[in-house]
Amino acid sequence: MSRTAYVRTKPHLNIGTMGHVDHGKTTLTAAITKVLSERGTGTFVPFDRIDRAPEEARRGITINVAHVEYETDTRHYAHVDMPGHADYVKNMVTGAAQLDGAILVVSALDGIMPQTTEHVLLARQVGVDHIVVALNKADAVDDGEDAVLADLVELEVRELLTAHGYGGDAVPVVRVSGLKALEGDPRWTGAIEALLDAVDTYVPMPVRYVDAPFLLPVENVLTITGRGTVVTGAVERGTVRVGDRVEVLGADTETVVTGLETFGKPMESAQAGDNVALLLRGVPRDAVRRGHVVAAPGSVEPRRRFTARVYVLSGREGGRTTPVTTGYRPQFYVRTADVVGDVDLGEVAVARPGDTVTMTVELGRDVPLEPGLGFAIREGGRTVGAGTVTEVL
Ligand SMILES: Nc1nc2c(ncn2[C@@H]2O[C@H](COP(=O)(O)OP(=O)(O)OP(=O)(O)O)[C@@H](O)[C@H]2O)c(=O)[nH]1
Ligand SMILES: [Mg+2]
Repeated sequence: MSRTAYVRTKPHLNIGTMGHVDHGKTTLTAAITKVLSERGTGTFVPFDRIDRAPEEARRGITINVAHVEYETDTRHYAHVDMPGHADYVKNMVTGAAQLDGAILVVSALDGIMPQTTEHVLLARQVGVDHIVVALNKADAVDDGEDAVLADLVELEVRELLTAHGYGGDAVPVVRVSGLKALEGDPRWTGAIEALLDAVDTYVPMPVRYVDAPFLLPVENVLTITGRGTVVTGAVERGTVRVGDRVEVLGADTETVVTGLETFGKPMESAQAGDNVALLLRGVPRDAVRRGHVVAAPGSVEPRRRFTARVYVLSGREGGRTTPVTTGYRPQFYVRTADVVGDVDLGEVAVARPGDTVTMTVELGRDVPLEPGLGFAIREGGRTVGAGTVTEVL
């Protein structure tokens, strides 16, 4: 049975929901798909279908099912719903690295919570330049004194965004109720429309480097019985076609792309920004892992030593309460990879929480590095720093 091919009729962007646990990200994601399915430009994805594990995907070489796709009048979006729980910040780092914009979900009932702040910080670090705020659960703070609460939360969120360089006064803050919109309440489905309009207009179409050599950080690896190994992720730059030779950095192997899909639809070529699944010829499933990079052969050279500017999070931001010194050995999250690294602070020797410092890092293994690349530093399940590569050594 042949499946309908992907037709590129509108510009494609990657967005996602982030924010504190239980503030309503998944409910809102389901509500967006419901509103757009009623408009005829998307397929409704119910709440309990959004968090499914990739292994459950049965049809085609489908991509990570934490992503949903939909269209507005002007754009095609891939939307990733990021978990709020602190343990999942790792997924947030990999998800967010590919976002052109983000919807920060804040419960109007609870206001800013620790992961609200952490996600804003990480988004800034991994290069998410535009945030739209969904002030969710607005149905629960609809009248009297409660309405004042929503105003206060809105002020607080704008301040937080300004503090992290997002120009909080200009950021659209839309009061929504994912829950009521899912129930079909017209007032709140209208609020979802307003949120989508804000995303359409406030998040600009990013520059796509489609002419650069192809590069895709591997987010997930799946096996399709009888067809082979599939890797999924967002194309960081360049273009790839069925039949192209590619190199899998990390697996140290070269192969040919024998199939390409986006959201279950076959495509002849994929380009920077597309969320895709690549079928790789003759690569054993256990040879490829999340964190590996698929690239045009010879286009990138993996390295392990670099200098970086790093911001060490303060205790108040969920970071360390004690200083970092030379010899410190945390985990570095670079693109989708998670690698241990040795920190050398040179003459400065000590970095206190809240400081911005220059450091030299030696990673435990080679990864493709380049100046300007952002990364996060984590230790014992929490984010303790965020940085940018300044020079590859
Ligand atoms: N009153 C009200 N409750 C809501 C709304 N949106 C979500 N909830 C409730 O809030 C709870 C959490 O919703 P989720 O959508 O699972 O929240 P989440 O942010 O995805 O949570 P994690 O993925 O665990 O971080 C559920 O009980 C929802 O029914 C809303 O707009 N109004
Ligand atoms: Mg959720």
